[in-house]
Amino acid sequence: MTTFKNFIGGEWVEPSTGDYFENRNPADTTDLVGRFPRSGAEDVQRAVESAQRGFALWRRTPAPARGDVLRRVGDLMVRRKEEIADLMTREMGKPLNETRGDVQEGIDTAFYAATEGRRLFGHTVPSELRSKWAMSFRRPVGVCGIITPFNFPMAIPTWKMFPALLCGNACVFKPAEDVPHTGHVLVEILLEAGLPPEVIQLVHGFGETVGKSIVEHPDVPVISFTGSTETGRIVGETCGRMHKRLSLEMGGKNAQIVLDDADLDLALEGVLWGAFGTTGQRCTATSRLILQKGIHDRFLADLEKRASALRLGDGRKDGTDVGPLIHEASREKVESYVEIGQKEKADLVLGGERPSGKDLQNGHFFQPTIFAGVKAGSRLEQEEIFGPVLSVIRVDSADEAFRINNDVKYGLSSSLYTRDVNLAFRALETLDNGITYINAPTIGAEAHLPFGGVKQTGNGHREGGWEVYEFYSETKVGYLDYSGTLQRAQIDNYLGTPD
Ligand SMILES: NC(=O)C1=CN([C@@H]2O[C@H](COP(=O)(O)OP(=O)(O)OC[C@H]3O[C@@H](n4cnc5c(N)ncnc54)[C@H](OP(=O)(O)O)[C@@H]3O)[C@@H](O)[C@H]2O)C=CC1
Ligand SMILES: O=C(O)CCC(=O)C(=O)O
Repeated sequence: MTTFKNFIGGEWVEPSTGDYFENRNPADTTDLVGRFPRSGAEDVQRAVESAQRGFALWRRTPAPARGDVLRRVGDLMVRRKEEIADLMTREMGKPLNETRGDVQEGIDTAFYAATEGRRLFGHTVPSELRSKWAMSFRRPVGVCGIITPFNFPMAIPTWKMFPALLCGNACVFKPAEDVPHTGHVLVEILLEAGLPPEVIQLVHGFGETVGKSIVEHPDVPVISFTGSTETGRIVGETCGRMHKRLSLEMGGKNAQIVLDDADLDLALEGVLWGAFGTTGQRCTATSRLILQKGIHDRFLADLEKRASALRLGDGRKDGTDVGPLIHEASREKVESYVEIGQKEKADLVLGGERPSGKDLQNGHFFQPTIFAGVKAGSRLEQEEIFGPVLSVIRVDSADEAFRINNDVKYGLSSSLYTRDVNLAFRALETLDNGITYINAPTIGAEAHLPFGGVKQTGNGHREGGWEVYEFYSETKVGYLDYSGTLQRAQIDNYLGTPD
């Protein structure tokens, strides 16, 4: 069993508190992954001071050279992909094919960031005046606080840190306490790739202490947070009061809509993956399935059959389809929603219990669960559960489906299965989500397009794509006048006097 350290001030150090927490495998809690620092405010203070020094150096490193570091990061991740996937599954639970995908997302983000080092575009535009240049360009902002959730231990930190670093910022990184090992390896890789040590700080610990201290630190002008809407609201209040730049990526209640004309086999594959992949612990997970009346009964019967065949187990073992939930509190939350569903008189057609298998007793497993006859507006239909629970809603028409899709407080992802191209385009316009998939599940974002949602899913910023580079940089405008005169007259009269 290994005891891990923080990375602060350019070296691996013990926490000032002298305290550690245990990280255990959610598929088998007798398996101790390691002990990680339970850091305090003093560690954050040292990390921010060091990051400021790192920032002073890094901001002066040319952007293409910063991009080269990130390209090497991508190369190293390719080399260590299997190892990282394995350790991620051990600490987080999702099966190896999914953790490989998580690492791949980090690799894609690294290579995409590397190319941005040679773009990071500003604009050069014609000036209103003669002999004058007018342009905009991008500058870094400062020390960025990076606070991430447990469900994508590699992808989400890379979505945040790689663009932040490419833009010339320094980062103070606090991974979720449930997945500190993946965070540790990511920092190892950044250092091995040649990132100057003080540009990255890793402070392990709990949200209420380490996360809060980062958010409240006056010398951290940028916070990027992904997590629950409840925690995001707290973070947002502080950042608003302190006038910080903040990116929030929060909850979802995503729907897959299947219309009567859909390719049903395709839609079935989509919902199985969208609802039960990552044990439903994706912000983009399909937690509502909206079925049009003509195909409702047939589709539900097929879904029940397929979902009941999914194999729960240790994600590191061959043949496992669905891993455990991240911890006991998540399992209890899922159970509480099963109770809520029953009280709301929804029809429990599958699951709803802890599995009985002998080899599943040491993990936080829960059966894939399906409720049918769920009413629009009920708690089951409205609230984020973050577990393997799917609510099925029957509708008469596409318009009713669209209305129900939109009638929740979240707006991350949606999916429509239809063969009607006109309806597909109408859905793209009508559905109130940051991302809409046509004939594909609610999951599967790509690194070079903006990722994020509307309403209470976020605050208008996006991860990924070009948009994230705007978040991590300031636009500055430069004017250069070589006329040698103060061109006042031309301000009053654009035509000015002829040369
Ligand atoms: N829209 C999006 O892109 C995504 C959204 N999510 C959302 O994340 C949630 C699940 O992730 P989960 O990890 O449980 O989310 P949490 O909100 O519990 O935690 C997210 C991070 O915030 C930290 N934190 C907790 N309290 C505070 C605080 N007071 N101040 C600062 N930081 C704090 C946590 O620390 P600690 O280590 O103690 O947990 C963790 O690192 C779901 O709601 C899901 O929808 C997930 C992925 C993507
Ligand atoms: O499924 C995706 O597209 C990405 C999902 C994700 O990042 C998340 O759920 O946290």
